[in-house]
Amino acid sequence: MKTINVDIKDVLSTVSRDDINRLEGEGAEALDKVLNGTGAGSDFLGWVNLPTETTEALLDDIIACADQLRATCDTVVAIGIGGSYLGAKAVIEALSDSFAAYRPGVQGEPKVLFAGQNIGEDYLYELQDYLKDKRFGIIVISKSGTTTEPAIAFRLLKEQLESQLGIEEARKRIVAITDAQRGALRSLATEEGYKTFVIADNVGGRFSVLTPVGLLPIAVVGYDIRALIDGAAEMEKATSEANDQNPSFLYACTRNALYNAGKKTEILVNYNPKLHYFGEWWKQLYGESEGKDHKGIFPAAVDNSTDLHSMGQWIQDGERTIFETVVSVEEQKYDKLIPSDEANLDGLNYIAGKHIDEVNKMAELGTRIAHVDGGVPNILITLPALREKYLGQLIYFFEKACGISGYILGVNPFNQPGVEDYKRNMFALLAKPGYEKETEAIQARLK
Ligand SMILES: O=P(O)(O)OC[C@H]1O[C@](O)(CO)[C@@H](O)[C@@H]1O
Repeated sequence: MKTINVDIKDVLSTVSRDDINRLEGEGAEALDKVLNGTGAGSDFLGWVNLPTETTEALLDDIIACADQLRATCDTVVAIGIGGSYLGAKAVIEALSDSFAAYRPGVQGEPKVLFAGQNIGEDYLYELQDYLKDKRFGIIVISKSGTTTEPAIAFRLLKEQLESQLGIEEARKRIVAITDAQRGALRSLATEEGYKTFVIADNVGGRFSVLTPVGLLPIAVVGYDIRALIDGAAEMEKATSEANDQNPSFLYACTRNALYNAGKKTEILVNYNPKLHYFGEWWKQLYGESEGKDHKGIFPAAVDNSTDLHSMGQWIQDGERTIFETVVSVEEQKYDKLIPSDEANLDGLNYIAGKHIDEVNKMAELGTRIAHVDGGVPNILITLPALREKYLGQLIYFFEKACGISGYILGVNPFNQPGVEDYKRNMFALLAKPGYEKETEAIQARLK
């Protein structure tokens, strides 16, 4: 079975095997909390057995719904923010042609666009303008059903779809994914009679990519969600014991040893532009899970070799408080060789006949050596290829490691109390009903 691999040898000049091994006791307790629900936030462990417990019936239902949207729409807008957006975006980007957005739409292969992940007036204006002559559908995703950004986008696009198609037809092209009972989106979906999928209470947004939240948009583009779940199920099985053969356990113990050694920022590094959004998904997963009680590794991400020409200087030579986790993709989908040129005016003939990826891999290896020599420890994660199964493995690997790592750190990895503060201020500033006292207080501060 081909699988992802974690290699920690390039951290050992910063932390020793003993430093890592010393965390294995805490790591074993942390894994036990994740597996047996004995730690803080244990109401949110529904993701742990999700891959092996996902039913064929649910996958059939998601695929049937996706097929329905594929048959009736040339564009599907997935509305959501944070965990209700980033997982689907990450997987779709990883699997898609880099220029898919610029290719003409093909019947039965709708383009999936995203909205509700920002409050950009121009973004929404331009999206609506683009959709004017499109046969579009909507997947609206919000676990709480009350998040402002997706609610605004949905209000606009629902109105547009209804005016383009009529209310009855529009209802057939809207799918809502939300809580089983609670929230404004659940009430609205019931009232309008939309097709719905449920986000289980015990699965937090940032752990929800392997639920309909991620699976439906991914299936709409035509990717194999069964293979994604199969890969995750393989990793679920491979991460159940507290030893170094468990890649999540190894990664969680290693990154905590590095944190204890003063490495406060982790940079997720890719050498494949298709993994940009995987970095964004990972940042939410680790940032919301670990950044609390004034602790936690700061999760950052770079896309190399692009960012070697911008952030590379800082990483090589700046403050030595960082480490890197490199996600390296072994096999590429296509072959492309560097041509020979008789005049050789650009001096590139020394690499003529080589695969582009061979050059990329040397950039990767050269950078890893330089960064390790420069005092930046590296964890190396190898992914056999950008395919559904391996992405499923990678997703689950990071989720399991995140639960273990958060418990080793000593925080509740499954809440996010800090994100409420900006919302309270925003609601106060917008004079939302129910926030009268906060409105008064914040206005007084601004005088
Ligand atoms: O799915 P919802 O409830 O709209 O939440 C979206 C995102 O907002 C947050 O709750 C933060 O505000 C994230 O944890 C979550 O992924």
